[in-house]
Amino acid sequence: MKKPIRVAVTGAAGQIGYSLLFRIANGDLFGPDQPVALNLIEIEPGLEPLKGVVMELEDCAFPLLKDIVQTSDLDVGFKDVDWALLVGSVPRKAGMERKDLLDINGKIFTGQGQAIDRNASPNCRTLVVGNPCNTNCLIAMSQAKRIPKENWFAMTRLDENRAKSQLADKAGVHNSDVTNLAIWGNHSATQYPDFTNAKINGAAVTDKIADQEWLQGEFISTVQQRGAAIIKARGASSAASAANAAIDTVRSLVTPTAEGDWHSVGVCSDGSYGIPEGLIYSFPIRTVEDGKWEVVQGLEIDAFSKGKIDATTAELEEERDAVSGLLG
Ligand SMILES: NC(=O)c1ccc[n+]([C@@H]2O[C@H](COP(=O)([O-])OP(=O)(O)OC[C@H]3O[C@@H](n4cnc5c(N)ncnc54)[C@H](O)[C@@H]3O)[C@@H](O)[C@H]2O)c1
Ligand SMILES: O=C(O)C[C@H](O)C(=O)O
Repeated sequence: MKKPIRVAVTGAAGQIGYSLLFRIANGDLFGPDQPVALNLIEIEPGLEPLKGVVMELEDCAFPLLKDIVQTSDLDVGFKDVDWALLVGSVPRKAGMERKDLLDINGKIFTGQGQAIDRNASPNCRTLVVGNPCNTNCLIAMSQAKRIPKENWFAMTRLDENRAKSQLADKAGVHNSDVTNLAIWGNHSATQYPDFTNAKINGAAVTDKIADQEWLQGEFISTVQQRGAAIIKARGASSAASAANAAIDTVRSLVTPTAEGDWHSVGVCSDGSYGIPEGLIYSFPIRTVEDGKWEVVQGLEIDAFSKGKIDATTAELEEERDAVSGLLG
């Protein structure tokens, strides 16, 4: 019998947690032959609702779920974990930008980074979902010097999935026909969903969608503003689609990427494409094997793309400077 993979989830009693936990317990991250254990972390007021979520997990009788820990103690919560999914934090309300949450949420990630450093398995991988996720990931990573920098990720997969759906809808194809869609930069209104290198059924998107004005305008702004549009319509931020994107991200990081394709996730920049080293930046990423990934090199960045990439880089530099007091 395989040893369970231990996954910590913060904010486990929240909206995203409610969609995420059941899918992890069902085997959606690591497949049908891999047992899992869940370390569920909440702040004190979240522990009572968390009890109810755990009762429901028990009532599912998931064959792969071998252990559940419920705690508000970070040292208990991150003990020996192989993956940490940092969701717990405050979502924005209508009218806010995600970076307006830095003051409220940023400090959560100093303590969590330190607790991961003290307790997690030496090769623990962390995916930050809580917003603003790139800079929160930077904060946590900076506090956890024992854990390799390659093991820190911020979620931009929801943006990739959104962009693929928009392109598929415009071209009248299925979303699975859209590949090679990179999100560059920040999970924010400056992110750049790169249609210039994306493909539809193997052909350039620009060969399939002739409307350049739409690609350069409405397409990009729809993806950039999709989170805000959902908050406006639902009265709460995206949850099931965010949980789904977290599952997609982890699966894409533990499974070799299909030949010629790539996926989007924020990683610690190594200077590729002139992006300042050390920023948590979304790039086109190829997973070589479980635990080994690389930034796709040599993509053509035209003048239009360069302008967009520069804008999101500048925003991430501003965010980094704003949290300098939280960096270890
Ligand atoms: N990166 C993305 O694509 C993406 C997508 C959707 C949402 N988000 C972000 O995810 C976060 C969570 O969203 P949600 O809808 O689940 O919010 P929510 O308010 O429903 O749940 C958040 C949970 O986190 C808990 N929490 C707060 N501080 C905590 C801490 N210090 N430690 C542990 N738990 C803590 C709360 O008690 C709550 O149960 C928000 O910041 C939201 O903006 C990111
Ligand atoms: O937009 C938000 O604040 C939530 C999330 O980041 C999203 O993209 O849906």
